[in-house]
Amino acid sequence: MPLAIGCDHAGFPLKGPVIALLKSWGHTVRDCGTFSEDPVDFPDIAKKVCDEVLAGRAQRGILVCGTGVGACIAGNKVRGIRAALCHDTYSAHQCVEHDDVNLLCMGAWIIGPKVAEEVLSAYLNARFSTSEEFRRRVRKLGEMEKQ
Ligand SMILES: O=C(CO)[C@H](O)[C@H](O)[C@H](O)COP(=O)(O)O
Repeated sequence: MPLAIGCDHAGFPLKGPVIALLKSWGHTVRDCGTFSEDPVDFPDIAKKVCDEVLAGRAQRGILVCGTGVGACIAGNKVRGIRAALCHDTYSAHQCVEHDDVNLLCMGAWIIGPKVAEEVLSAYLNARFSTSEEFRRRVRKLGEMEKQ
């Protein structure tokens, strides 16, 4: 699956191991930065990752900051992006199955590479449900974005 990933300085230590893992699983990965632990503002990186998803160059995005909270807030400001903060596997697959989440956010201060691996596996192997109730709710989310 084509993926886009980004992080701020706080998320940087987790991004490298995650990219290596994603590539080992056969995914193609667009790295939207940042590329060091020099401070950057997470909304700037979030915008780059969201742009990749919205342009169709990535099917899904992954964003890592300190807690994942700022990344998730930023992602959900972007029309067409449905971001979820997930540090557990149940949320990571359920958010795709029910809510068609296209941006997974994680916090490098909260989880390490081994938990991130399980969360990412759950997220990437999940597919949006074909049930009308979930499709209807996601359509309503899109309508809310236009108001
Ligand atoms: O984790 C976060 C809170 O949502 C942010 O995304 C940043 O990673 C965090 O605020 C960075 O803090 P710092 O003191 O600038 O390292």
